Amino acid sequence: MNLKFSKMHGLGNDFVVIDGVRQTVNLSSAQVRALADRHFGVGCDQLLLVEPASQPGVDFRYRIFNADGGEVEQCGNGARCFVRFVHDQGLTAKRAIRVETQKGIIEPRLNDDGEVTVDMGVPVFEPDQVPFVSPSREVAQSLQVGDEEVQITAVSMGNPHAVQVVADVDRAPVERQGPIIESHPRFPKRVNAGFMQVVDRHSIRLRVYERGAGETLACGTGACAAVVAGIARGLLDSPVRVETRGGFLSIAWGGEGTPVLMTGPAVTVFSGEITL
Ligand SMILES: N[C@H](CCC[C@H](N)C(=O)O)C(=O)O
Repeated sequence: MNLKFSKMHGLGNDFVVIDGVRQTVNLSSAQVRALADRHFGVGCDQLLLVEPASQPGVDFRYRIFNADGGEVEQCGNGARCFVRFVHDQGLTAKRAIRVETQKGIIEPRLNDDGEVTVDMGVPVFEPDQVPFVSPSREVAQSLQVGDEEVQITAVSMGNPHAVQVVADVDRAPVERQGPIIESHPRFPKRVNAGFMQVVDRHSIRLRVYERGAGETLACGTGACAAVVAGIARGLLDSPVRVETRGGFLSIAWGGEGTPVLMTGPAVTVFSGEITL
């Protein structure tokens, strides 16, 4: 199978983006892993597949696969690249589109300044919906991580996140705690582990050990999850500037029951063709 693709990134969180509208694409988990491999394949944190919409009132379907081959519910940095891809590839003339994901509909929009704003939907704290095994609905809960006990906020942006507050992200135990939290038994679908440093009420620094990909230079849904966790814990006020290792995102949230708006860049690095 010959596959045309674009290599893109959102703040260094990088993607192989494939047009599944004008080419027939059926990838196994093993083929996704091979494409994502940074030595034997193209290399990426996630693979994004563009498909025709499967329901009225929506422009496209958006499927997301982590580098480990697993299909997941949502990808924020990918959503910004998605709308730039379908626009630049001539798959739509719209600058604002409605996109169906595994867990709901998101609305990315190309702004005149070249950045992209995405309505990422309404965050969910209900433990059963994250999913997170928890007897309590407290916004901050204890989690045993190896021989350490940490306070986390569990929240879904369509995909699951466990966010903790640290004094200094540069010294956060991302490599040590990340893999343990990612596969913690209290997260039945595994989880993305966020480490957030509160700089002031309108800015944070963030690192994320991503489910199925390891630490990435930026995580869009992770930035959304960290901001809503910080606001819910009374530490932040909207809007919040999020500094990631790959650059800056702006996140706005009006509070419970309202959607999260994320704004940031989306870059095409090159296009290519691969034979699988
Ligand atoms: N690793 C995530 C998917 C990619 C999310 C991230 N790259 C983003 O920008 O939101 C998960 O398993 O839920």
